[in-house]
Amino acid sequence: MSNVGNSTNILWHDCPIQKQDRQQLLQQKGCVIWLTGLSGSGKSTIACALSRSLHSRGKLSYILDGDNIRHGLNHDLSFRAEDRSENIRRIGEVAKLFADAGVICITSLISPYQKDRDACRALLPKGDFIEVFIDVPLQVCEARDPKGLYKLARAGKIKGFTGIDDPYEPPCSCEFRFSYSFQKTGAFILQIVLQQKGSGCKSPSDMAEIVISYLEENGYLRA
Ligand SMILES: Nc1ncnc2c1ncn2[C@@H]1O[C@H](COP(=O)(O)OS(=O)(=O)O)[C@@H](OP(=O)(O)O)[C@H]1O
Ligand SMILES: Nc1ncnc2c1ncn2[C@@H]1O[C@H](COP(=O)(O)OP(=O)(O)O)[C@@H](O)[C@H]1O
Repeated sequence: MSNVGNSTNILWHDCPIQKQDRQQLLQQKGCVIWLTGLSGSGKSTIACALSRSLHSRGKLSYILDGDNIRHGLNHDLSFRAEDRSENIRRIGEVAKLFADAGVICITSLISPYQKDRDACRALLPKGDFIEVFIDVPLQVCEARDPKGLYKLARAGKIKGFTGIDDPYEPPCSCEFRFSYSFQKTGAFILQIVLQQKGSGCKSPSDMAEIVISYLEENGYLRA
């Protein structure tokens, strides 16, 4: 018997069917692909491209999208710092369960704080947390503004908007960083900065394929 958090006298119950059995069934390894970046950076778009491409290869994935989870499990949370941390903590725990189920779990959250992302990484076995930083400058995200939220934030109608009057801490070390660079012409071009390899890429599906190659090379797409 042990005490965990506010729960007392609880005992872990094991099942003879384990993660390895589920992975065998699915012919893949459970892991978490953690997408982080500003609102409008392209997290949801890349998450969908990833999921679509994995699906076409017969691999099971599931997306935990910040906006969507805030419609249900996390509907009680605001955008105050403590609530953002709790949002990340809960989604990190859910992602861990998906990975334990053998699923490739893709999270799409701003997740602005380094310590919260690190805490989620620490929940998983080494290598199973793949952090992907969608490093798109604020000006680009703001110009896209697909939901009109930056406009509202600039007008003071939304307080504490990430990048405007709330912080975003870029990852210190992540598996992938997809970044924009500023050309002499003034146009933004998408550049990829990888720990593994460097190459130019332009579209969300290009970025998805690079992450999928990493999964393949690291044995996540077989049991
Ligand atoms: N104050 C504030 N700051 C940032 N974002 C805001 C805010 N209010 C609402 N939204 C919308 O909520 C989406 C971000 O939710 P997340 O759960 O990913 O945020 S966080 O990780 O807890 O910081 C985010 O969605 P994305 O654009 O998909 O990132 C916004 O649409
Ligand atoms: N690589 C890209 N190049 C150009 N536009 C993009 C790219 N990725 C996403 N977008 C566009 O940017 C907007 C924000 O993308 P979205 O995936 O919703 O971002 P986030 O989930 O980070 O808020 C959308 O209109 C989307 O079509």
